[in-house]
Amino acid sequence: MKEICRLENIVKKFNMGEEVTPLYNLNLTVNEGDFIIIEGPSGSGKSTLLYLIGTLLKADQGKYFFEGKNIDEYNDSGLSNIRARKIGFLFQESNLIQALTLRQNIEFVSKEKKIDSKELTDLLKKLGLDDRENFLPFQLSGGQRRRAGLARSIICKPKLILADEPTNDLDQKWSDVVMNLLVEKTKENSAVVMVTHNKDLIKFASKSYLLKDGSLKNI
Ligand SMILES: Nc1ncnc2c1ncn2[C@@H]1O[C@H](COP(=O)(O)OP(=O)(O)OP(=O)(O)O)[C@@H](O)[C@H]1O
Repeated sequence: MKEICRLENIVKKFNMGEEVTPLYNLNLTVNEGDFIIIEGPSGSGKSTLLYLIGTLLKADQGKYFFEGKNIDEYNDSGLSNIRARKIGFLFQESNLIQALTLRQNIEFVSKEKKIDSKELTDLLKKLGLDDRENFLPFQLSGGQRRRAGLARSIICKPKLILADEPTNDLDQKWSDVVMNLLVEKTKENSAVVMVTHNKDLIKFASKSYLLKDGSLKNI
């Protein structure tokens, strides 16, 4: 399977008075078709790792290759381009624009790529949002906002989907719908890297790791 991205011996430190090193000599390769789930306790560095893979943070040491090219070779606009065209972000805060309806939020984010209106309608139906598409974000429940965030992150068919606890706020039924939708994406040559502290979700993964002492251990 074709490689999408690769992290080699990544070290990431923060220094806010006291130094913390959430990632230390971390290695990870993500290939097309992978569904990678990374589990770890609170504060172990899971979100930091996703930010790094999403090129929103830079490592202090180590190398990061995206589609074979070292990301140090990209300037800021090159990195924004990768984020906009290749990566779907499904983070804790859905950050929907309050003045736009649910559907407009999704269309707005995808404005650079023409999205198929019927495909969006079908996706909203799958996610149980078809009767909410004209609602403003504040008129949606937490779980509906999270599902809207998912629709927005996958509608443009990103190569890589980064998901931070995508099933939070969801009951069992919607949690299964969301996980199965992510599995479906991996069958279309995309990959998913998801972080969670919910061990029950590991069954959906093709590869799973525990983030411990800064690096990934096979589960
Ligand atoms: N911008 C930052 N500045 C300083 N320290 C940070 C920053 N971001 C994260 N940290 C620290 O890095 C460590 C890892 O945080 P991170 O959010 O990656 O953990 P996590 O595993 O995602 O936790 P949770 O499951 O609670 O969301 C924590 O000790 C945190 O305080």
